Amino acid sequence: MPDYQSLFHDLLAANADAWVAVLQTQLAAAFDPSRHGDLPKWQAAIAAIPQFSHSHTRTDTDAIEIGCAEDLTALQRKNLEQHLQALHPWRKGPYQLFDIFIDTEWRSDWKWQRLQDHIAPLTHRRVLDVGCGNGYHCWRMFGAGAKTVVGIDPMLLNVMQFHAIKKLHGTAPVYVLPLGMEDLPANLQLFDSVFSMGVLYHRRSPIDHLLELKGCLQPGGELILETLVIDGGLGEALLPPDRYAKMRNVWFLPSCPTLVNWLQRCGYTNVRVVDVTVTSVAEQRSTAWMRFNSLQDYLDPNNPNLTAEGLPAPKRAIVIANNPA
Ligand SMILES: Nc1ncnc2c1ncn2[C@@H]1O[C@H](C[S@+](CC[C@H]([NH3+])C(=O)[O-])CC(=O)[O-])[C@@H](O)[C@H]1O
Repeated sequence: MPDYQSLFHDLLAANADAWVAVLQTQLAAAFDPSRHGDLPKWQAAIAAIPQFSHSHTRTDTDAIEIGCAEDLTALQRKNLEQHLQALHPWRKGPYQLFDIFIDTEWRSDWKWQRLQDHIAPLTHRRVLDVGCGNGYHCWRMFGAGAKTVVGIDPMLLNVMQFHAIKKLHGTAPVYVLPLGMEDLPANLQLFDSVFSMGVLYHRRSPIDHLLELKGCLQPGGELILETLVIDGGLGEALLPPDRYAKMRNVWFLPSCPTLVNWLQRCGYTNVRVVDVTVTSVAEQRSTAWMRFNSLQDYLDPNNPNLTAEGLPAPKRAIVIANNPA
């Protein structure tokens, strides 16, 4: 199990003792080898990655950078690439690790570019990233000055990818926990900024998700929410009859006015939509590091404005709001 001691210290210093007690049990259960058949394989791949000394790290660049080509011998590079490929599929990134470029399924840097000028400066903030994937945006939050970043994601492979990157990076107050939103204690009131990106539509009860996020925020804290939306007016939302873009677990896609209303009804203030962008096949695509199907295969081959099921193709909004002070 990865070492979370410095996170526990931070949480204890913030008087989150009750959470630390629960977390220790949750982590032991999540990293139990019987929980996932591939866990021993992933653990072996990470254990085989040496802690190379490196020339530099940068987490404020489009690709998270660790080291440069000259830091590794040809054999070290070849072995590292093999260990990282053992953690396939890589969905969120990109990462530039020495001269290995992990060209991930998503250009997650594009999402960051869309939001970075709209959020409260992260300097000295304690930040939560709900549904953080392998932690790409957590590193960007750290690069933007956050004092502590906690990501949570229930998919263990994502957490293992994060730990591979962290092993290469070295100590940093950036943590990814194998938890879902529903595993966090209610009303933590611990974080200055909370991000929920690409998660709302996976939740059966979107209002409960918005309330749970609010409970994680300190008074006056900021929510950054990114989710799939549809065109339409106040009150409109799409509940797909079955799959959406071949995904099974998609529930509500609101229009922007509906989403703003949901947030206001949950008690958020200063709710504003800062970006609406159609997801392109340049932003989400198959690569050498994600060899399965991707967005192009989920759209109507004759009409890219529709999903394979004939529903509106993915369009995403970023909304920022505050927990009242
Ligand atoms: N209940 C849950 N609680 C927490 N996380 C969850 C839950 N259910 C699913 N997830 C996780 O939420 C993430 C959604 S991806 C967004 C990644 C990143 N945020 C991004 O914005 O690029 C979707 C997308 O690609 O848009 C996945 O990693 C799930 O495991």
